[in-house]
Amino acid sequence: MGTVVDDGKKEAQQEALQEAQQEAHGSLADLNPTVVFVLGGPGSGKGTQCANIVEHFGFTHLSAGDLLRAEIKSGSENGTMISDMIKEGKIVPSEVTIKLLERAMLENGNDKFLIDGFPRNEENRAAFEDVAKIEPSFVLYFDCSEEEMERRLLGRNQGREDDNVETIRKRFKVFQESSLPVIEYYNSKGKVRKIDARRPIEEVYESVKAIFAPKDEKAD
Ligand SMILES: Nc1ncnc2c1ncn2[C@@H]1O[C@H](COP(=O)(O)OP(=O)(O)OP(=O)(O)O)[C@@H](O)[C@H]1O
Ligand SMILES: Nc1ccn([C@H]2C[C@H](O)[C@@H](COP(=O)(O)O)O2)c(=O)n1
Ligand SMILES: [Mg+2]
Repeated sequence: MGTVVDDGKKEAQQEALQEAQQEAHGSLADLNPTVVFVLGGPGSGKGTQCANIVEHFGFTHLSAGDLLRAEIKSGSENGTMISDMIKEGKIVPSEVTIKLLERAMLENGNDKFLIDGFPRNEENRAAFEDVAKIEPSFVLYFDCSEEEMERRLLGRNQGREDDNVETIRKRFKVFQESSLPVIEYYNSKGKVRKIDARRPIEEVYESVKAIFAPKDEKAD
C-alpha cells in the first residue's frame, strides 16, 4: 500500500505529465472533436463496423478495450488491476480509461472519433462529461442477441483472455445491468441510432452507411 507521501508524489507526477501532454498536443477543449460513441454487447460487431466507417468516412477509431489491453502490455503500474478486471468482465475505473482516451485523441490529431465500447456504465458517462466536456453527436448502438454474440466471441480466435464462456456470461450481465442504462439515457435525449446487428456484416454496414452518409451522397 502506498504512503500519503507516495500518493502525493504520484498525483504531482500525473499532473506534470498532463501539463506536458497539453503543451505538446493542446487540450480537448481546443480540439473540440466530433465524437460518436459506438455501443453494443460483447461481440455485437462494434470493432468490425468501426473499421468500415474509418475506411469510408475519415473517422479515427478508438476502442476503450484495445487501449486498456495496450496499457496492460506496456507494463504500466495499472496493468495488473486492468488485467484482473477484464478477466472478470468488470469495468475499469473511469479515471484510467478516460486518461487513455484523452491521450489517444490528443496525440492523434484528427478531430473525428469513433469511441468504441465507451461509456460502458453511468460512472464512465458522467466522468467523461465532467472531464472532457464533450457531448457525442450520436450513439451508434449495435443490437444483437446473446446467443449470436456468444457464437461470434467463441469463434473470434484473437487470443483474448475474456473470450471464454465463463467470462462472456459475466460480460453479458454487466452489459445488461450497467451499459444498457447508458444507452437508455442517450435514447431519452434522441441520440441513439439503433442497428439490427444480427445480420451479415455487409448488411449491417449498409445500415451504418445510411447513418453516416448524407442521403444524396454515396460512400464506396
Ligand atoms: N455481422 C456479423 N456477422 C457474423 N460475424 C460477425 C459480424 N460482425 C462481427 N462478426 C465477427 O464476430 C466477432 C466479434 O466481432 P467484433 O470484434 O467486431 O465485436 P465487438 O463488438 O467489437 O466485440 P467486443 O465488445 O468483445 O470487443 C469477430 O470474429 C467478427 O469477425
Ligand atoms: N469503457 C470500458 C471498456 C472496456 N473495458 C474493459 C472491460 C471489458 O470487458 C473489456 C473489453 O472491452 P471490449 O474490447 O469488449 O470493448 O475492457 C472497461 O473496463 N471499460
Ligand atoms: Mg471490440
